[in-house]
Amino acid sequence: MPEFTTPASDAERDESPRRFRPASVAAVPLAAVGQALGVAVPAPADNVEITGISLNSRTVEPGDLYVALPGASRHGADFVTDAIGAGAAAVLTDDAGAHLLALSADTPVPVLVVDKPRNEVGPLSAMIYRSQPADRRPLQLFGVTGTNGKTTTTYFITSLLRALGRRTGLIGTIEILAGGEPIPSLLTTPESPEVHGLLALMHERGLDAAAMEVSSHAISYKRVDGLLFDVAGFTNLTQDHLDLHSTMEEYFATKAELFTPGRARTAVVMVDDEWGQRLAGSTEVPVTTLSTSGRNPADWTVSAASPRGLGTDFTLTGHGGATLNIHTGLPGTFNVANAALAVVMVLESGVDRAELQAALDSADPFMVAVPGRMELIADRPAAVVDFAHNTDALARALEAVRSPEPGSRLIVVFGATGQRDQGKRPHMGAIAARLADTVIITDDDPHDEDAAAIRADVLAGAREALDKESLDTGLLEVFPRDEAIRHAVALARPQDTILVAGRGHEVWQEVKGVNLALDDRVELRTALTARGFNVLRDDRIES
Ligand SMILES: CC(=O)N[C@H]1[C@@H](OP(=O)(O)OP(=O)(O)OC[C@H]2O[C@@H](n3ccc(=O)[nH]c3=O)[C@H](O)[C@@H]2O)O[C@H](CO)[C@@H](O)[C@@H]1O[C@H](C)C(=O)N[C@@H](C)C(=O)N[C@H](CCC(=O)O)C(=O)O
Ligand SMILES: Nc1ncnc2c1ncn2[C@@H]1O[C@H](COP(=O)(O)OP(=O)(O)OP(=O)(O)O)[C@@H](O)[C@H]1O
Repeated sequence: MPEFTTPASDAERDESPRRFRPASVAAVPLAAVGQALGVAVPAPADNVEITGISLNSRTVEPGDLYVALPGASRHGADFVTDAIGAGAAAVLTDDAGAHLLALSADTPVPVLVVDKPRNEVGPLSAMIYRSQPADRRPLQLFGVTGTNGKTTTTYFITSLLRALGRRTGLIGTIEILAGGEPIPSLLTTPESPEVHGLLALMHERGLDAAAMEVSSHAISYKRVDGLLFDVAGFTNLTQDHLDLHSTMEEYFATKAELFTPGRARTAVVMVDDEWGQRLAGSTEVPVTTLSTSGRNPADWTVSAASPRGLGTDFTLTGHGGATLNIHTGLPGTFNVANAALAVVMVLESGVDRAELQAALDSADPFMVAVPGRMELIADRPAAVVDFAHNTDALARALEAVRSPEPGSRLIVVFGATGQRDQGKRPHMGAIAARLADTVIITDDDPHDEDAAAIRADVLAGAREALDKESLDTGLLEVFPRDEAIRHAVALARPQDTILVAGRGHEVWQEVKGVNLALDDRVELRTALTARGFNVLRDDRIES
């Protein structure tokens, strides 16, 4: 199995926009593009041949349609000259873009103008890369959305489908697996030209399934338009991303968009929370429900959960008393939910239950290690790196790692991200103070915000949750992050547990526009080894 690679220096981060597409693309006449957009393309421009689509001038290749979108800082029309220099055959933009182009010298390629070009990018990408269901058959598409659990569930789906002998790709926060070398991700859900290009590429390479994370940003920014998910899954909804969606209602409405006819053929919805129940009750897509708590009626229910190793054995009972016996190797009851969701999504895709049980028994597919998700670095002291970066995830991660050993203390190291949902910071502080014995507050990704001010927000929540006496013993503010991790290791006794939360698999910390190489797993390993503690080896899914 490949080992993790860690960047050697701060300068190595490659954030260049990516381009993915199949090796062979049949040209689409610009007239057909115009027809799809409802825009007339006068001769002779209607003969221009389009062989690709790009939102960024830096990824344009000859024959592309360059889509010049309005952005947060610039308008894509500012980059039309670059795009044409790189070979763009035509430009699609909005009125503002057309106005900007009219101010410059003549644009030597056809320019099509629509009100909202972002709304057109998905369907156009599907048309240009021929990634529509009929064209990509037999490749089945699985999409997972929800606040927490998307990455883990997509890894579980991938691992289960592979255990069933299916050639399966993956698109998500950590990496893209498209039948070649793993590609580190820049976004959880890439822009639609990349998504459609990837699906066509996977199809060309003979893959027959793909599991994909769908972020709420992606739905808002129309990145999943033009896709039809064979099975769409919903994990849960808790507070996060309220910088993008101003209320939970809005956040929910965005997620619910995925579960509409034309976007999903079937839905599998976890109904453990009220949002899942609402979704299941309102979607017009054929829906299968799933519950881990047994409190809410559901088509499939988890029962008989009992610990085995670090993970859990459990039974899934459904239609007419049908059962499946499942083992997940990752700790935490939430990973029972993720594994159950993966199983039901695969069942709903048409796999026979007996065949699925055989794959679960022989390959133990949920023993897969998901990078930075409940990743065990050492077992004595227990040292875990986890991506929990919102209140609910942090609470569940802390509960999952708490050791029953008498006298064992739980030490948590975490911070909050800058420029994201500021309201969650004090809640995260309070949860840590309530559930851990020693709370070390440090930096996450401050981005452009003042890191000390972010720590102060978290600290304020933690202080409020604690009584005055415990303040001196259990609550520390330590920065930078690598020092905070070393500090946790220095405090740990063999019977203790350290949870380093918030950044999981990430290997870069972004501070005021500068990328610093920082991998929690490496820092933790190094500090534990320096103290003479044993560390465990890395494991990860193969590409
Ligand atoms: C907030 C947000 O989502 N912004 C997206 C948006 O960027 P923007 O509006 O700032 O673009 P801009 O920099 O002003 O540029 C305007 C236009 O000019 C183009 N351009 C720009 C420069 C150039 O040299 N050439 C060029 O053509 C750009 O491609 C863009 O279309 O449009 C860009 C391209 O279309 C996206 O890449 C970009 O995502 C950025 C990178 C991003 O970080 N998004 C995050 C917040 C995100 O989507 N995260 C979710 C997960 C969230 C979570 O769960 O935590 C995700 O799915 O990853
Ligand atoms: N089903 C779940 N319910 C609640 N918390 C979960 C669940 N699954 C995972 N978590 C917690 O959330 C963290 C992130 O998990 P994961 O990466 O699978 O979710 P995600 O939805 O992909 O997150 P993101 O959108 O931030 O990338 C985990 O490290 C764990 O602490």
